[in-house]
Amino acid sequence: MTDQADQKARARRAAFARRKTAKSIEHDDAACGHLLEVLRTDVGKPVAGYMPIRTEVDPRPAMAAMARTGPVGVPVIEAADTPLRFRRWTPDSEMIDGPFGAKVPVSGSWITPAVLIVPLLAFDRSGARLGYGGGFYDRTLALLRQTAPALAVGFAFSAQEADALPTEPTDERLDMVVTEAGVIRF
Ligand SMILES: Nc1nc2c(c(=O)[nH]1)N(C=O)[C@@H](CNc1ccc(C(=O)N[C@@H](CCC(=O)O)C(=O)O)cc1)CN2
Ligand SMILES: Nc1ncnc2c1ncn2[C@@H]1O[C@H](COP(=O)(O)OP(=O)(O)OP(=O)(O)O)[C@@H](O)[C@H]1O
Repeated sequence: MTDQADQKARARRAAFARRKTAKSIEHDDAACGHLLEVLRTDVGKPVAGYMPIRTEVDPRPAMAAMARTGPVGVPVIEAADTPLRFRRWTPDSEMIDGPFGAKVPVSGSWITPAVLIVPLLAFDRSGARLGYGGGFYDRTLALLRQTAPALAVGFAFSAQEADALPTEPTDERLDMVVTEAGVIRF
């Protein structure tokens, strides 16, 4: 393993533990409230949410609210080492288990998001993000940003903030992070 990868693995382990401690319904609710304040600016634009796994903060209440006024999608993995695609989602969508345990819609059209609610393990004050290590969001944001601006909104508990994270040239930066404590813009 390279030093960089080793540092990332270490930072991941620490972040998993902090996220588990921070997980609560109260924090989920407060974070969704702040998320909706941020998304109000982009009402009607296609938004990518996600189906929470493990101890991730749950964005579904905010996604359900957004789905009343515009298209909302969730990530679908088509293959390793490829960008994610986003399939249209509403609270009534029929879902099946996708790879890594996240639910995906059984059917539906594909959307190209202008705003992405991005799950993460850790973030820092420069907008760097650490995920599970698949590189999916990096590849996806890089592709989307080739043709149009894509607003990356990290969604997390405040305890997931880390000191300067190790980064690689392929890491795509977050534009902001929303937590139960409020909004951090970079
Ligand atoms: N809710 C949610 N959906 C998502 C993502 C996500 O981070 N959260 N993704 C974001 O990319 C994609 C799924 N990618 C994933 C990639 C790897 C693992 C994972 O758990 N990998 C290892 C653990 C890695 C580690 O411990 O360091 C495993 O299988 O145990 C999970 C999701 C698309 N959907
Ligand atoms: N745009 C890209 N093109 C090619 N490879 C990439 C790209 N972005 C990331 N990768 C590769 O993916 C690997 C994993 O990236 P990284 O550790 O940043 O994942 P992550 O952001 O934690 O995961 P995820 O986005 O799936 O939650 C990197 O080592 C990198 O080589």
